[in-house]
Amino acid sequence: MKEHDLDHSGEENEIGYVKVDRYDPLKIERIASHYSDILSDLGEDPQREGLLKTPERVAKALQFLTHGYDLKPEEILKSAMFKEEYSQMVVVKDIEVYSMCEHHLLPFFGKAHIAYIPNGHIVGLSKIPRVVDAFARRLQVQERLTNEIRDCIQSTLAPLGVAVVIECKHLCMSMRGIQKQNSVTTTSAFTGAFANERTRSEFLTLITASLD
Ligand SMILES: Nc1nc2c(ncn2[C@@H]2O[C@H](COP(=O)(O)OP(=O)(O)OP(=O)(O)O)[C@@H](O)[C@H]2O)c(=O)[nH]1
Ligand SMILES: [Zn+2]
Repeated sequence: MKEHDLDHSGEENEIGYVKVDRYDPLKIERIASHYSDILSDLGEDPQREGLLKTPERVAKALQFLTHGYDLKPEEILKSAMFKEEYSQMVVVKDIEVYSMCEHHLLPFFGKAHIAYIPNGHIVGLSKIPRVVDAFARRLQVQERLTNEIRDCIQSTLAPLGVAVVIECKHLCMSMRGIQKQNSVTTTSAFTGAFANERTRSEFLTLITASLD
């Protein structure tokens, strides 16, 4: 994330797809004050040296971890769509995902693999991970995250098909609760041409293939 994407000005940034209003000092102060109470409720002393700035740090961290609410994923894609007669599958794989489980406010993280088959337009490659981030940096469940990415690419780029596979570890399942350290959750969502078994299978082969 570049500095200008999260400035404090409240203005849209230079490419116009980020409307920032979350690094608002009043909000930081309010969230921080809640965290000061939470620290006390946890039996800690919010006045001890190591914790003095913790409520504010947590407030800022949370705002960063949810800054996707300020992003407009459709605009991100629209900002770099190009006419091109390329009609093979385009796959961007191993995109890091960091999101927050909406049930426990704990992280889930892993990788997203995305493909589309152009229908007259391609999109700037970096915009695909940007769309992933725009939806991931919110309170999420993995299934909704998967569908939102699929729907955004399908409705904005209008390709012949979109495929999204996401594989994540959920800290709410490893650090607490059922405490399964190695379980990975895989979700997928497809449109159009990916209903075809051969197309889907080409995608799955490409995302498991290694360049090494
Ligand atoms: N489907 C889905 N479930 C999720 C996701 N993230 C967390 N969960 C689950 O949300 C569920 C919430 O269930 P509850 O029984 O209300 O919460 P809980 O008592 O904390 O459940 P445990 O985690 O089983 O201790 C849990 O089963 C979590 O594993 C997600 O992305 N998708
Ligand atoms: Zn959870």
